[in-house]
Amino acid sequence: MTASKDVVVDIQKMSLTFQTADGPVYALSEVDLTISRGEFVSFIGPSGCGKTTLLRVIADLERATGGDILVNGVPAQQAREQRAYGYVFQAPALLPWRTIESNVTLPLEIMEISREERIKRGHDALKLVELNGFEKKFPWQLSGGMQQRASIARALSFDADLLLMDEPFGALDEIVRDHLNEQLLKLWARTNKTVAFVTHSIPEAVFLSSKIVVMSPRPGRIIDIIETDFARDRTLDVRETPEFLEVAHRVREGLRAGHSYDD
Ligand SMILES: Nc1ncnc2c1ncn2[C@@H]1O[C@H](COP(=O)(O)OP(=O)(O)OP(=O)(O)O)[C@@H](O)[C@H]1O
Repeated sequence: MTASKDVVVDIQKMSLTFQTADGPVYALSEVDLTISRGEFVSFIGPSGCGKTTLLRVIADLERATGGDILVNGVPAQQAREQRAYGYVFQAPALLPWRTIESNVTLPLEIMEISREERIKRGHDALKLVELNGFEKKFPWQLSGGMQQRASIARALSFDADLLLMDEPFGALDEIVRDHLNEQLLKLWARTNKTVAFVTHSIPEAVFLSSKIVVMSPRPGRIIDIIETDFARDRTLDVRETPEFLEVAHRVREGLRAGHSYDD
């Protein structure tokens, strides 16, 4: 494998089979993928095609049963130990007894960073998601969208270059989701982070991504990789353009080709 400094994630011939009481589950098969520095990569595909599993393998929360994976040029385990990524889950997973500020700075506390530095970094992270002023609130005092922004701030607090996001806006209504998509895009353009993002939504994938990875189930595999070329400072209006509709069409075709209606 080549360890270029511009390649953040390098996956070659990666497979993962879960052994279960009902027999093996072939979650991922022969996945080849590279993610370069500064890319925004979305993973889209039907339920069960292995999107979450793929993200978890990158995060070293799950071990591949075959193939190779490097993150920042080192094995995924080493990258995890070096805190190479921030991870955002489907649900905000904030601790209800902690204020927003102390939820966001929890990873820094675990890293034994001084209180003064924690407050500064927490403040910076909350500013990035436009939640400054809400430091002393508790999670229940915030809307679902704001809670998810706080969980993004937590993932940003220790300034990892790589952000892994597992369907972070799936549970939110469409208007809030649109707004957060725009905010996330601005944040990406401003910070130049590398993002790997799982979604079920075609418009969300096309709007956010510089690269869209279309997956199909049984076993989970990549069936198309689409590079897009929209301006970094695009707004939601881009969704009305022929270029956008063309990419969305290609994603839809890929999903249709890989989908079995017998399941
Ligand atoms: N720990 C596990 N043990 C056994 N099977 C698992 C485990 N985790 C996931 N699977 C199976 O692996 C396959 C891929 O699951 P995964 O959650 O990655 O899919 P997904 O594309 O993220 O689905 P969704 O969109 O519904 O979240 C599924 O068939 C799932 O049931």
